[in-house]
Amino acid sequence: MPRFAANLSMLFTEVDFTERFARARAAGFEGVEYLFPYAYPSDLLARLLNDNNLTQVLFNLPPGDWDAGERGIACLPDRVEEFRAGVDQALDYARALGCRQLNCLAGLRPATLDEDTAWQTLVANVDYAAERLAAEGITLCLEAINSRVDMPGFVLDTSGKVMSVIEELDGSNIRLQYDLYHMQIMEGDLIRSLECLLPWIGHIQFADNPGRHEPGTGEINFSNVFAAIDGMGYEGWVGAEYRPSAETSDTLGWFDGWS
Ligand SMILES: O=C(O)C(=O)[C@@H](O)CO
Ligand SMILES: [Mg+2]
Repeated sequence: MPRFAANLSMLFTEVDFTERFARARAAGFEGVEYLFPYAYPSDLLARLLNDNNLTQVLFNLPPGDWDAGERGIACLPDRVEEFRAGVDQALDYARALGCRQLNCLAGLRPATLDEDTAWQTLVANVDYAAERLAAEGITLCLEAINSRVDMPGFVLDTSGKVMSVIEELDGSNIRLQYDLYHMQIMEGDLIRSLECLLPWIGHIQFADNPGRHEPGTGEINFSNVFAAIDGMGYEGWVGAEYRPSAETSDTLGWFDGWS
């Protein structure tokens, strides 16, 4: 049965961030993920996980200046030092939170940066991060994010591009983060793709499309997709990363039967 995690950057935003852990547990989740832990002391987050008997499933490496629109710095040649410092910071949090997977955001390619340099920088940074994480038994995820609607210019916008990085590096702890929402926009054919890519998938996330709301608000047949994920023996977590169209507790109908 898929193990579902609540994404606390998107779910339960009716309450303060630190209160969302208890809400997630009360709703039946056993794991949580969120964008970034860095605004909070790691001991506070560790206590919230422990008090609510929750697993920290995933968070992202530092992304650069998120509020200014940056979406990762891994492809930027003039930010390599900052990227490496971010790996240190993320590892400190991962140790404190017992988190076994970190996601590396590739970043947006500026018009002034040529594709080849962006790609070589990305591959070198991923190689560095994967090696650092491997020493601690942690997996590095690379998420493919749609460049049609949400992140124009995002360097890794297809599962094929993520697979190219994985193949180029041959890193045993590098995995694809397969977000059903982004992949529905860019590629479709979700169940067949999941089956083909399964050995390389480290983490799955979902939202319906269009709108990025809860299952049932768009075009994806989630009963079938979740049943397929269950049937193919996927052993990782599945993160509910959607914008609730109503009070979060009123959007959890999809969870019935899986919790
Ligand atoms: O936007 C998404 O999709 C995400 O998963 C963010 O957490 C960025 O990785
Ligand atoms: Mg995602």
